[in-house]
Amino acid sequence: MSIPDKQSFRDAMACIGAAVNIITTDGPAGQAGFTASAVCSVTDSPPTLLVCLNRGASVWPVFSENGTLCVNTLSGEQQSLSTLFGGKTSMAERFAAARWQTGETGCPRLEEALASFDCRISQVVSVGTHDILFCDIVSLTCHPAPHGLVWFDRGYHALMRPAC
Ligand SMILES: NC(=O)C1=CN([C@@H]2O[C@H](COP(=O)(O)OP(=O)(O)OC[C@H]3O[C@@H](n4cnc5c(N)ncnc54)[C@H](O)[C@@H]3O)[C@@H](O)[C@H]2O)C=CC1
Ligand SMILES: Cc1cc2nc3c(=O)[nH]c(=O)nc-3n(C[C@H](O)[C@H](O)[C@H](O)COP(=O)(O)O)c2cc1C
Repeated sequence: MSIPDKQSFRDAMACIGAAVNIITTDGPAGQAGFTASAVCSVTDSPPTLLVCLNRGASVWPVFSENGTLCVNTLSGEQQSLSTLFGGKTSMAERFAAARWQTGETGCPRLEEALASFDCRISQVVSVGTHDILFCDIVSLTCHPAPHGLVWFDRGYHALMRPAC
């Protein structure tokens, strides 16, 4: 049996809806941020997330040296940030488009994100083109925005919170 090709894999992955996150960092190597859907909860004891980052991305050396990051999960109202942080724009332009606070680790925390997880990178595992960044959560915040945001079938979809 042959291994599925890259395009078939991507086509299958496009069928899986995922939250959209802006991953930020700041520190000795400077400030950077990128859009990521490859974010997953690992364990709640200790609270840990993973983020998959392509080693070919322009931001990779910055995250690698800083060793800290903040996962900011976008609300439906923040969709335009995803395109901006998805590449081909300067860091100054990306960060100028929103309001930020500084987390405990020094990473930018996006105001009014659905959730923000301020983290220290505890372990890095390289698989193929990507680094899996295991992240210890130092602090978190949540915001009751009315809509969530999902990347599904190569497009954005806003999700309404159920009425309480
Ligand atoms: N994990 C990643 O690195 C992801 C990268 N992207 C990038 O964003 C752009 C737009 O993506 P789509 O419109 O969804 O179309 P697409 O056809 O490039 O990707 C479809 C799906 O395949 C997966 N995927 C794409 N590139 C991947 C990669 N290099 N490694 C592992 N999984 C990957 C993702 O789940 C993505 O939603 C592309 O350049 C894509 O490479 C998007 C989602 C995840
Ligand atoms: C919806 C969406 C999800 C993405 N998810 C990831 C991801 O999980 N991991 C990743 O390395 N890149 C992901 N990317 C691509 C990065 O955002 C992009 O490569 C990054 O901004 C760096 O671009 P640059 O090298 O032009 O600066 C995603 C892009 C989009 C639009």
